[in-house]
Amino acid sequence: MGMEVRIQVSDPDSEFRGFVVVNDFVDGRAMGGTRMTPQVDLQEVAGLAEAMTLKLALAGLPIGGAKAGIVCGLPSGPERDRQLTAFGQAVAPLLRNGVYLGCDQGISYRDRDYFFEAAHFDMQRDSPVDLPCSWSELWDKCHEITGFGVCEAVTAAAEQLGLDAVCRTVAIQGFGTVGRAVATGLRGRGFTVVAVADRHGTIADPGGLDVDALLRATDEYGTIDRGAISPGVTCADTADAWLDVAADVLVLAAGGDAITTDNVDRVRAAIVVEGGNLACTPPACDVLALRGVPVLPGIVVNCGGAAVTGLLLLGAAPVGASVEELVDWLFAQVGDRVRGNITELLDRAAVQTRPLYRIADDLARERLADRERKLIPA
Ligand SMILES: NC(=O)c1ccc[n+]([C@@H]2O[C@H](COP(=O)([O-])OP(=O)(O)OC[C@H]3O[C@@H](n4cnc5c(N)ncnc54)[C@H](O)[C@@H]3O)[C@@H](O)[C@H]2O)c1
Repeated sequence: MGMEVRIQVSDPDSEFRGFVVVNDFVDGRAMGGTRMTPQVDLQEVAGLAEAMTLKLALAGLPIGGAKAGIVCGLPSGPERDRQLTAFGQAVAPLLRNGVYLGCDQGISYRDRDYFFEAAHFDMQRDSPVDLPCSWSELWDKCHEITGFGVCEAVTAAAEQLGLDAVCRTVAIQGFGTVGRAVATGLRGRGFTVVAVADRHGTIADPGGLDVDALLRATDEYGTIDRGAISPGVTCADTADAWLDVAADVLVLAAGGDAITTDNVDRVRAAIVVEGGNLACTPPACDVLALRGVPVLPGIVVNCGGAAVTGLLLLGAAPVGASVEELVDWLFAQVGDRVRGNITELLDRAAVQTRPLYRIADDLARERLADRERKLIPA
């Protein structure tokens, strides 16, 4: 990996405080999401940027990893928009010079468009790629892509581990962009969604939740309106009640460090999946590995959103495809890449007694080293 760039930005007028970390540049390019939470700090953003470099390497995309953070817990409204404007102005030179910053936890598609506008950044003009539609239309059509990749990983892993017949129920922590797509995707693959959690608590029904009703009751930031929940469904407002739900698969699709050594003993699932980034701390993964519970690493499973933008920026998409053909191609690419990596990861795990996150890290670094060898002429 090359030199890391860490930037702190602030604006006293809007009380804006944020960070951008570019972990690596490849051919002058880097990319990653923007996280907006009250707790985000430089250390967290740096860890996420490094994970992004590894994720892109695993996905076979020669682009460096980056990440941004905005320290903010404001609800939607003019004050929050002022922070997005300040962020857009601060990162404008990066956006226009090869560092793509997109959505992540707390940043919706609308927020991304908002800070792009503040940066006077226009994907069409500033990252010219021959598309059959606008970038916004394409992203809209691919809004479930990260969740789709997570679902592909779950089914591929369950099959390879011989758990497909017993893994039928799922609990999902986080009901945002990723969590909602995982809920619909796994339901479509025959799973029963028995619990979903947002920042206000856990909604559970051992007989299976009505996913469509939950989707209708959820806003763009993944907050579920409790008033719209059917009677008979349990709503727990304790922070981590999702951990106590009996489910075969637990998908973590909220923030980082959701499972730590403090709560790992409560995990009941046969497979844990990092739908979000760095959702299970390494020591907690070690404990689960000793118990024989695989934790599918985020850098392997949640590359979908990054892959869509990355493949297009790299000009890898088929020329002359219609919008529908392009969207189908992008989903197929993500599915193939995620399933291929899960197979390789679990093949290696079958002959190594190491937790999956360590094997995935090795695999990503091998791919980075291979790429560097190819870039340097012999
Ligand atoms: N959006 C993407 O395409 C994408 C891609 C790769 C990785 N990720 C990662 O996936 C995770 C989720 O991203 P997202 O885009 O869905 O975020 P989001 O902001 O759309 O949704 C986050 C969800 O998590 C819930 N949440 C927050 N804190 C919680 C807590 N303590 N307990 C339970 N639920 C909580 C929120 O209420 C919301 O439902 C993040 O870690 C993000 O970095 C997202």
